[in-house]
Amino acid sequence: MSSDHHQSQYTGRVLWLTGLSGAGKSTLAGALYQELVSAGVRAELLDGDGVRENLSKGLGFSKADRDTNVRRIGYVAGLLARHGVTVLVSAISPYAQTRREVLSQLPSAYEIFVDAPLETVTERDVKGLYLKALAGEIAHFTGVSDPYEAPTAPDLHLRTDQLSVAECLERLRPLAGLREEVGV
Ligand SMILES: Nc1ncnc2c1ncn2[C@@H]1O[C@H](COP(=O)(O)OS(=O)(=O)O)[C@@H](OP(=O)(O)O)[C@H]1O
Ligand SMILES: Nc1ncnc2c1ncn2[C@@H]1O[C@H](COP(=O)(O)OP(=O)(O)O)[C@@H](O)[C@H]1O
Repeated sequence: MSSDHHQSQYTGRVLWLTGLSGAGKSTLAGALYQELVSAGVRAELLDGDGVRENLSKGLGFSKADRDTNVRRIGYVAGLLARHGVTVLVSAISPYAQTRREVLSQLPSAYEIFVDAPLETVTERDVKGLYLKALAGEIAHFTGVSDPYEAPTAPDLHLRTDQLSVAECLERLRPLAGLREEVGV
């Protein structure tokens, strides 16, 4: 969101990865987190699954619950960023208006669209959930029976069906404040 690349040394960046289940958010955020830690950068990873087990335990997948989840993540990301931590968020965060609202309140946030077509994520079916969702066994499953509002002007658009993990990381590094050759 922010175009300010010369931010205060005290304010951490927030890289917000949004996209369908199985698009590659956790894979990319996890790998980038490792690179940041190796480079000595103070970083935190707010991953959909971990957040839902702890910060958002008990929330479901209605629009209201997803929005609450996304707002909570944004709140924690803001607290961390205020203390100079680079924050990687990995959450479907399907609603454009809520993403906009949350990201606009963060001092230096980047919206990253982790994008693969439904066909690809269904083939990957990392957790076996698409099979169940397509069989009608999971109600309100994002992309199948629940909306995903794709970013219209993301700071970075990664087609994970066309790019390798390594190619995606190359594009992510500058946004995370890492030199492009780190980790290559
Ligand atoms: N109905 C429904 N729709 C989408 N996803 C579902 C659903 N039920 C469970 N799951 C699992 O929950 C993970 C998504 O949680 P998030 O917190 O990222 O979602 S959201 O941002 O609040 O919309 C998501 O994990 P990821 O695959 O990591 O995205 C799924 O494993
Ligand atoms: N360019 C890529 N970026 C990220 N993941 C990729 C890419 N290409 C293939 N994959 C694979 O896609 C899957 C993505 O799963 P995951 O990271 O759990 O998605 P999400 O967190 O969005 O639900 C992994 O099995 C990963 O190895």
